[in-house]
Amino acid sequence: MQKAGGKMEVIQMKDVSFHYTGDVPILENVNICLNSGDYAILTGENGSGKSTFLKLLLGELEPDQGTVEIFGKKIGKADFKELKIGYVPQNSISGNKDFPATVEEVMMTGLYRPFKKRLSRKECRQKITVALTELGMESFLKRRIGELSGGQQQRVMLARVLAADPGLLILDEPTVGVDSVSLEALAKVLQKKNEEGLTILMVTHGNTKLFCGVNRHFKADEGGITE
Ligand SMILES: Nc1ncnc2c1ncn2[C@@H]1O[C@H](COP(=O)(O)OP(=O)(O)OP(=O)(O)O)[C@@H](O)[C@H]1O
Repeated sequence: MQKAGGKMEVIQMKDVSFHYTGDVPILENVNICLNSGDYAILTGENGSGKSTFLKLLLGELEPDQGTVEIFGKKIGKADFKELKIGYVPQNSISGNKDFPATVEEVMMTGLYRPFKKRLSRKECRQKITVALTELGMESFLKRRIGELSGGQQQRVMLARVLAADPGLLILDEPTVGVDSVSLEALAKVLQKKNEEGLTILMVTHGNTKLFCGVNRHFKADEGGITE
């Protein structure tokens, strides 16, 4: 939905409640609206419901009550690429040193469907090079992803979704296993992308002061998510 000032609602969560088993609600009556161009972070203690919130957002869990919409649409997993949602899960590769793919191959999988028109190999290579260079990972193109450090893998996984030019970027704990130099590089890339118009939602335990340009800060606590 278009708002005043050319802003659009990107994420709309209305009166969402959720519990796993038993009577204890994890989230109760959560109301959140993120607009285009927002750069939001979500912080909170372990077990406060941050991952559950993301799973509800991404359609992996169904709320007990309430509605979740992204770009005005209730989403299922299949809609991710159509809606240009870039999602970087937590530690998606780590623990599997033998994962049988190079950085280049992992990057290619990110470009598989997001564009209606199929990209040529040359266009794919260009997008991959630009995204890896932005994250300082261009020299790792031919390396096996499983042989990279946790922080390097995180940077590749971020480059992978950025190469597909998303309209919404969702990151789950991108700071885990990332050293302070890489963290600064990561923070700079996110700020630049946000300034170029990308809407970002990031769950983080990291030093939030590093992330310049953040305009929304949500906190998960005792069943609620407050701003
Ligand atoms: N599949 C599940 N079944 C039952 N309870 C669960 C399940 N997943 C999470 N929980 C519980 O829900 C609560 C919220 O968990 P969640 O993973 O959303 O927290 P979090 O804020 O992401 O934590 P962390 O910072 O440790 O990643 C916790 O009490 C957890 O034990």
